[in-house]
Amino acid sequence: MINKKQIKILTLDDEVEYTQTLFHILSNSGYAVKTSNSPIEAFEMMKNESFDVVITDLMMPTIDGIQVLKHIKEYYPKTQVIIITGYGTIENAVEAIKKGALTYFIKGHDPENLLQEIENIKSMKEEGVLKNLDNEKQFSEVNGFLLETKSKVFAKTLEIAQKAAKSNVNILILGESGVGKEVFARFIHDSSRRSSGSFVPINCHSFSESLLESELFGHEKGAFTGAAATRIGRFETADGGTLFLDEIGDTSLDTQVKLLRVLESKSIQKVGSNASKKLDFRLVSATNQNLQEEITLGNFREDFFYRISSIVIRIPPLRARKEDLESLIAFFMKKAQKEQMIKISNMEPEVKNFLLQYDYPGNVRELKNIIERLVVLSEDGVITKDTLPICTNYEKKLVESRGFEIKPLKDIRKDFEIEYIQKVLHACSGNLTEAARHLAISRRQLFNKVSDYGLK
Ligand SMILES: Nc1ncnc2c1ncn2[C@@H]1O[C@H](COP(=O)(O)OP(=O)(O)OP(=O)(O)O)[C@@H](O)[C@H]1O
Repeated sequence: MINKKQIKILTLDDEVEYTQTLFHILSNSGYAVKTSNSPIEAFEMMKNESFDVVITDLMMPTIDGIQVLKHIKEYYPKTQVIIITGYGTIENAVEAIKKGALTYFIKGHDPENLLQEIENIKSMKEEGVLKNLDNEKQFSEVNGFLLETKSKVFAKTLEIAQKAAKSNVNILILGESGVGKEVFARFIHDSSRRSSGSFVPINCHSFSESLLESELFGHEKGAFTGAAATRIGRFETADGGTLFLDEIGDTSLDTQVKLLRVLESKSIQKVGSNASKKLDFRLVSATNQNLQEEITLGNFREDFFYRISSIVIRIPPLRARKEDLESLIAFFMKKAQKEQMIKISNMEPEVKNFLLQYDYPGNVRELKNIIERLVVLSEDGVITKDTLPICTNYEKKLVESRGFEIKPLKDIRKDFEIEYIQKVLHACSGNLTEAARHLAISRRQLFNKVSDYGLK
């Protein structure tokens, strides 16, 4: 049974009072309601939050209700639209229904009718009548991330993560930068018994040693200059949930000792306090460093390493799961279009080839960034190959990732010829006659090539 609070409604009208009236009617009936007085603002809100219903006025100055409806049907097909109209514009409202609005409501009529429509949407959702629309979503997203895979190695990694999530042990996630270590940490939290608690991420690299400790442990008022008030640390915020320490390889040996003590005693003392507090959190850490090597170099404590790594999850780089590129490209394309409010109708084949061939040293993050830029640079809904160099330095990257440059055969022949003639000339101490004899061409022909190619 869905409760009314789970039905999220956005009301949009350029008349502030009318949105307020609707806000009171709907929120007093128990629904979760937000309001907006401009379509642009409403579009921004929809990017960050999904709504079950948008109730929009038909007549608005710059962007009218029909345009709002079109936008919603294109980018948020799951959202139902109810059109608000005055008597004079009922015909337009009927037109809106033909274009996909669920129904219309006439201003000034008994709000009970509107509430009944929303109640209908709630029941449709309960009965799964709207499920087909839900299924229009192409991807099985987990909290906005794409975790479906065709890659055996990635599927295995996900399986380990899921199993590890069910346990209560500390987990260490390894992998190159941008592979999705934080995405995995969140996935583990969401799949665990702790999912109703907080997921608290902290990047150890972003803080100096003393700031990191104060950030993690919190401090008492007056514990040090500037500590004007008592502050709760991240350990405490993560109580009952998951603490994610990113770039754990960047913590100092001193901090490692303090963290180890917390993990062993399962309690903390705020900076400036003698009282200790028992805590219950799971630690997920991540790094792109080779911690074994850091242990050998004396930069990482072995006892700490064993404490944080009861289970180690290694996320493969993107180049090791190229079978997922197609769906990741489509996923980020869809996301970028929604975020940039740009509709892409075509992508030139060269762009697609590049996206499928490139090796992505920056992993998923790099793929996501490239696609965002391609969408922004598109012209009239088309992503052309001209935009690739601007956004990726693409020829160079392609050559680097492939290990060689693809050129027309005649250019390759020429490159080879230049290199070879140079070698032969060198071997013959620059004597043209002798070199020509070895190359089985006339002295005249060799002379022409030397001057054409600018050889000495
Ligand atoms: N499976 C995925 N689905 C959608 N987006 C993803 C996925 N994996 C990674 N990303 C995106 O790629 C970017 C990098 O991911 P994340 O920060 O988790 O990587 P990381 O390995 O922790 O990187 P770093 O080592 O730099 O901290 C983020 O913007 C994230 O949203």
